[in-house]
Amino acid sequence: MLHVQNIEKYYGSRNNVTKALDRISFTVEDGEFIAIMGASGSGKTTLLNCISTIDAVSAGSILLDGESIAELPQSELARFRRERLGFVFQDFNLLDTLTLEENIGLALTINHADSHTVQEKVRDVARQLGIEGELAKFPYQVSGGQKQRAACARAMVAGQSLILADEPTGALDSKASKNLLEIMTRMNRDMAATILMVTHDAYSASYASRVLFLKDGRLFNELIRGGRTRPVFYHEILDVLALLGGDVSDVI
Ligand SMILES: Nc1ncnc2c1ncn2[C@@H]1O[C@H](COP(=O)(O)OP(=O)(O)OP(=O)(O)O)[C@@H](O)[C@H]1O
Repeated sequence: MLHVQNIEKYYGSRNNVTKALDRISFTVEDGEFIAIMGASGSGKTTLLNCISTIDAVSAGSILLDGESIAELPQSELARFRRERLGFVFQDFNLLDTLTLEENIGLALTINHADSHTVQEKVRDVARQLGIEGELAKFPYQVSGGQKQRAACARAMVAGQSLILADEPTGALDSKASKNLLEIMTRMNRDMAATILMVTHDAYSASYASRVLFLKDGRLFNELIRGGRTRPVFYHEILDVLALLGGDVSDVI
Protein backbone atom coordinates (compact mmCIF):
# COMPACT_ATOMS: atom_id res chain seq x y z
CA MET A 1 0.00 0.00 0.00
CA LEU A 2 2.91 2.36 0.70
CA HIS A 3 5.97 2.34 -1.57
CA VAL A 4 8.85 4.58 -0.60
CA GLN A 5 11.34 4.52 -3.47
CA ASN A 6 14.82 5.90 -3.22
CA ILE A 7 13.83 9.09 -1.52
CA GLU A 8 16.27 11.85 -0.66
CA LYS A 9 15.67 15.01 1.27
CA TYR A 10 18.05 17.95 1.49
CA TYR A 11 17.61 21.02 3.61
CA GLY A 12 19.41 24.30 3.12
CA SER A 13 21.12 25.76 0.09
CA ARG A 14 24.44 25.46 -1.68
CA ASN A 15 26.98 26.10 1.05
CA ASN A 16 25.01 24.64 3.87
CA VAL A 17 23.23 21.48 2.84
CA THR A 18 21.93 18.87 5.30
CA LYS A 19 21.11 15.51 3.80
CA ALA A 20 18.24 14.44 6.07
CA LEU A 21 17.22 11.38 4.03
CA ASP A 22 19.59 9.43 1.83
CA ARG A 23 18.17 6.96 -0.72
CA ILE A 24 15.57 5.35 1.50
CA SER A 25 13.37 2.59 0.08
CA PHE A 26 10.84 0.36 1.79
CA THR A 27 7.34 -0.99 1.34
CA VAL A 28 4.52 -1.22 3.84
CA GLU A 29 1.94 -3.90 3.23
CA ASP A 30 -1.71 -3.58 4.16
CA GLY A 31 -2.22 -4.44 7.82
CA GLU A 32 1.37 -3.97 8.99
CA PHE A 33 2.36 -2.16 12.19
CA ILE A 34 5.76 -0.60 11.59
CA ALA A 35 7.99 1.31 13.96
CA ILE A 36 10.73 3.65 12.77
CA MET A 37 13.63 4.12 15.18
CA GLY A 38 16.90 6.00 15.18
CA ALA A 39 18.89 8.49 17.19
CA SER A 40 18.00 12.14 17.34
CA GLY A 41 18.64 13.74 13.95
CA SER A 42 18.61 10.44 12.03
CA GLY A 43 15.70 11.59 9.86
CA LYS A 44 12.63 9.99 11.44
CA THR A 45 10.43 13.06 11.53
CA THR A 46 11.58 14.14 8.07
CA LEU A 47 10.57 10.74 6.72
CA LEU A 48 7.15 10.93 8.37
CA ASN A 49 6.66 14.50 7.14
CA CYS A 50 7.45 13.44 3.57
CA ILE A 51 4.97 10.57 3.76
CA SER A 52 2.31 12.79 5.30
CA THR A 53 2.76 15.35 2.49
CA ILE A 54 3.75 18.06 4.99
CA ASP A 55 7.20 18.20 3.40
CA ALA A 56 8.27 17.40 -0.20
CA VAL A 57 11.06 14.95 -1.09
CA SER A 58 14.08 16.26 -3.03
CA ALA A 59 14.30 13.04 -5.10
CA GLY A 60 12.60 9.67 -5.32
CA SER A 61 8.92 8.88 -5.00
CA ILE A 62 6.29 7.89 -2.47
CA LEU A 63 3.21 5.99 -3.61
CA LEU A 64 0.19 5.47 -1.39
CA ASP A 65 -2.30 2.99 -2.84
CA GLY A 66 -0.62 3.49 -6.21
CA GLU A 67 -0.94 7.26 -6.13
CA SER A 68 2.19 9.39 -6.24
CA ILE A 69 2.17 11.88 -3.38
CA ALA A 70 4.60 14.27 -5.11
CA GLU A 71 2.29 14.65 -8.06
CA LEU A 72 -0.72 15.73 -6.04
CA PRO A 73 -1.60 19.36 -6.74
CA GLN A 74 -1.42 21.69 -3.75
CA SER A 75 -5.20 22.06 -3.84
CA GLU A 76 -5.65 18.32 -3.30
CA LEU A 77 -3.25 17.89 -0.40
CA ALA A 78 -5.59 18.77 2.46
CA ARG A 79 -8.27 16.45 1.16
CA PHE A 80 -5.72 13.67 0.57
CA ARG A 81 -4.49 13.97 4.16
CA ARG A 82 -8.01 13.96 5.58
CA GLU A 83 -9.27 11.02 3.56
CA ARG A 84 -6.24 8.80 3.33
CA LEU A 85 -4.11 9.47 6.39
CA GLY A 86 -4.88 9.29 10.07
CA PHE A 87 -2.68 11.05 12.62
CA VAL A 88 -2.00 10.25 16.24
CA PHE A 89 -0.06 13.07 17.87
CA GLN A 90 1.85 13.14 21.12
CA ASP A 91 -0.68 15.45 22.79
CA PHE A 92 -3.65 13.95 20.91
CA ASN A 93 -4.77 17.34 19.56
CA LEU A 94 -8.42 17.02 20.49
CA LEU A 95 -10.32 20.29 20.20
CA ASP A 96 -11.52 21.40 23.65
CA THR A 97 -14.70 23.04 22.40
CA LEU A 98 -15.97 19.93 20.60
CA THR A 99 -17.41 16.77 22.13
CA LEU A 100 -15.60 13.48 21.55
CA GLU A 101 -18.23 12.63 18.95
CA GLU A 102 -17.57 15.89 17.07
CA ASN A 103 -13.80 15.51 17.42
CA ILE A 104 -13.84 11.99 16.03
CA GLY A 105 -16.19 12.89 13.17
CA LEU A 106 -14.42 16.09 12.15
CA ALA A 107 -12.73 14.79 8.99
CA LEU A 108 -16.00 13.27 7.83
CA THR A 109 -17.91 16.47 8.55
CA ILE A 110 -15.36 18.55 6.64
CA ASN A 111 -15.71 16.12 3.74
CA HIS A 112 -19.46 16.86 3.75
CA ALA A 113 -20.58 13.36 4.70
CA ASP A 114 -24.25 13.47 5.73
CA SER A 115 -24.84 13.65 9.46
CA HIS A 116 -26.44 10.22 9.70
CA THR A 117 -23.40 8.57 8.07
CA VAL A 118 -21.04 10.53 10.30
CA GLN A 119 -22.94 9.46 13.41
CA GLU A 120 -23.00 5.82 12.35
CA LYS A 121 -19.30 5.68 11.54
CA VAL A 122 -18.29 7.51 14.71
CA ARG A 123 -20.42 5.24 16.89
CA ASP A 124 -19.10 2.15 15.21
CA VAL A 125 -15.42 2.97 15.74
CA ALA A 126 -16.12 4.33 19.26
CA ARG A 127 -17.83 1.07 20.18
CA GLN A 128 -14.86 -0.92 18.96
CA LEU A 129 -12.53 1.21 21.06
CA GLY A 130 -14.75 1.14 24.14
CA ILE A 131 -15.69 4.84 24.37
CA GLU A 132 -19.24 4.71 23.04
CA GLY A 133 -20.54 5.94 26.41
CA GLU A 134 -18.30 9.03 26.41
CA LEU A 135 -19.19 10.51 23.04
CA ALA A 136 -21.29 13.39 24.39
CA LYS A 137 -18.51 14.52 26.72
CA PHE A 138 -15.88 17.17 26.11
CA PRO A 139 -12.18 16.25 26.29
CA TYR A 140 -11.78 17.83 29.77
CA GLN A 141 -14.55 15.54 31.08
CA VAL A 142 -12.85 12.25 30.17
CA SER A 143 -9.79 10.37 31.37
CA GLY A 144 -6.41 10.43 29.64
CA GLY A 145 -6.98 6.91 28.36
CA GLN A 146 -10.35 7.87 26.90
CA LYS A 147 -8.74 10.86 25.17
CA GLN A 148 -6.19 8.49 23.63
CA ARG A 149 -8.98 6.28 22.37
CA ALA A 150 -10.81 9.25 20.89
CA ALA A 151 -7.64 10.35 19.07
CA CYS A 152 -7.18 6.83 17.73
CA ALA A 153 -10.84 6.67 16.68
CA ARG A 154 -10.41 9.96 14.81
CA ALA A 155 -7.37 8.59 13.00
CA MET A 156 -9.35 5.74 11.46
CA VAL A 157 -13.01 6.80 11.32
CA ALA A 158 -12.90 7.90 7.69
CA GLY A 159 -11.40 4.58 6.57
CA GLN A 160 -7.96 6.19 6.23
CA SER A 161 -5.46 3.84 4.56
CA LEU A 162 -2.52 4.63 6.78
CA ILE A 163 -2.18 5.83 10.37
CA LEU A 164 0.91 7.93 11.10
CA ALA A 165 2.01 8.35 14.69
CA ASP A 166 4.95 10.56 15.70
CA GLU A 167 6.27 9.66 19.17
CA PRO A 168 2.72 8.95 20.36
CA THR A 169 3.94 7.78 23.77
CA GLY A 170 6.55 10.55 24.10
CA ALA A 171 4.69 12.54 26.74
CA LEU A 172 3.05 9.65 28.59
CA ASP A 173 3.96 7.79 31.78
CA SER A 174 4.58 4.07 31.46
CA LYS A 175 1.02 2.99 32.31
CA ALA A 176 -0.54 5.41 29.80
CA SER A 177 2.03 4.36 27.19
CA LYS A 178 1.17 0.72 27.65
CA ASN A 179 -2.54 1.54 27.30
CA LEU A 180 -2.01 3.44 24.09
CA LEU A 181 0.20 0.72 22.62
CA GLU A 182 -2.43 -1.86 23.44
CA ILE A 183 -5.09 0.24 21.73
CA MET A 184 -2.86 0.59 18.67
CA THR A 185 -2.26 -3.15 18.66
CA ARG A 186 -6.01 -3.72 18.71
CA MET A 187 -6.57 -1.25 15.90
CA ASN A 188 -3.93 -3.09 13.90
CA ARG A 189 -4.97 -6.64 14.72
CA ASP A 190 -8.75 -6.42 15.02
CA MET A 191 -9.65 -3.36 12.97
CA ALA A 192 -7.20 -3.81 10.07
CA ALA A 193 -5.41 -0.49 10.60
CA THR A 194 -2.01 -0.08 8.95
CA ILE A 195 0.25 1.89 11.27
CA LEU A 196 3.59 3.67 10.85
CA MET A 197 4.93 4.90 14.18
CA VAL A 198 8.07 6.92 14.81
CA THR A 199 9.56 6.32 18.23
CA HIS A 200 12.70 6.75 20.30
CA ASP A 201 11.54 4.08 22.64
CA ALA A 202 12.44 0.38 22.29
CA TYR A 203 9.51 -0.65 24.47
CA SER A 204 7.02 1.12 22.16
CA ALA A 205 8.73 -0.30 19.08
CA SER A 206 8.42 -3.83 20.46
CA TYR A 207 4.65 -3.67 19.86
CA ALA A 208 5.24 -3.35 16.11
CA SER A 209 5.44 -6.24 13.67
CA ARG A 210 8.52 -4.72 12.01
CA VAL A 211 11.06 -2.12 13.03
CA LEU A 212 13.07 0.02 10.59
CA PHE A 213 16.23 1.63 11.94
CA LEU A 214 17.56 4.89 10.52
CA LYS A 215 21.09 6.12 10.90
CA ASP A 216 22.27 9.43 9.45
CA GLY A 217 19.35 9.51 7.05
CA ARG A 218 19.91 5.99 5.72
CA LEU A 219 18.09 2.74 6.38
CA PHE A 220 20.49 0.88 8.64
CA ASN A 221 18.63 -2.30 9.48
CA GLU A 222 15.24 -3.93 9.75
CA LEU A 223 13.87 -6.36 12.33
CA ILE A 224 10.80 -8.51 11.83
CA ARG A 225 9.02 -9.77 14.92
CA GLY A 226 7.73 -12.98 13.32
CA GLY A 227 6.55 -15.48 15.92
CA ARG A 228 8.67 -14.04 18.73
CA THR A 229 7.10 -12.78 21.92
CA ARG A 230 7.13 -9.06 22.61
CA PRO A 231 9.76 -9.24 25.40
CA VAL A 232 12.13 -11.25 23.17
CA PHE A 233 11.59 -8.78 20.35
CA TYR A 234 12.26 -5.92 22.77
CA HIS A 235 15.70 -7.36 23.59
CA GLU A 236 16.51 -7.80 19.91
CA ILE A 237 15.62 -4.17 19.31
CA LEU A 238 17.97 -3.15 22.12
CA ASP A 239 20.74 -5.20 20.48
CA VAL A 240 20.31 -3.36 17.17
CA LEU A 241 20.26 -0.02 18.98
CA ALA A 242 23.59 -0.95 20.59
CA LEU A 243 24.95 -1.77 17.11
CA LEU A 244 23.70 1.54 15.81
CA GLY A 245 26.27 3.08 18.09
CA GLY A 246 26.48 6.73 18.90
CA ASP A 247 24.88 7.81 22.07
CA VAL A 248 22.76 4.75 22.80
CA SER A 249 21.20 6.31 25.85
CA ASP A 250 19.80 8.84 23.41
CA VAL A 251 17.76 6.25 21.54
CA ILE A 252 16.37 4.06 24.28
N1 LIG B 1 13.70 22.44 8.38
C1 LIG B 1 14.95 22.00 8.47
N2 LIG B 1 15.98 22.74 8.00
C2 LIG B 1 17.25 22.31 8.04
N3 LIG B 1 17.60 21.09 8.55
C3 LIG B 1 16.63 20.32 9.03
C4 LIG B 1 15.26 20.72 9.02
N4 LIG B 1 14.52 19.71 9.57
C5 LIG B 1 15.39 18.75 9.90
N5 LIG B 1 16.67 19.09 9.58
C6 LIG B 1 17.87 18.27 9.75
O1 LIG B 1 17.64 17.01 9.14
C7 LIG B 1 18.16 15.95 9.93
C8 LIG B 1 17.04 14.99 10.31
O2 LIG B 1 16.13 15.62 11.21
P1 LIG B 1 14.82 14.91 11.78
O3 LIG B 1 14.05 15.95 12.54
O4 LIG B 1 14.13 14.20 10.71
O5 LIG B 1 15.44 13.84 12.80
P2 LIG B 1 14.72 12.91 13.87
O6 LIG B 1 15.31 11.57 13.68
O7 LIG B 1 13.25 13.06 13.75
O8 LIG B 1 15.21 13.57 15.22
P3 LIG B 1 14.49 13.68 16.65
O9 LIG B 1 14.39 12.29 17.16
O10 LIG B 1 15.45 14.52 17.45
O11 LIG B 1 13.17 14.34 16.44
C9 LIG B 1 18.83 16.62 11.13
O12 LIG B 1 20.20 16.74 10.85
C10 LIG B 1 18.16 17.97 11.21
O13 LIG B 1 19.00 18.91 11.80
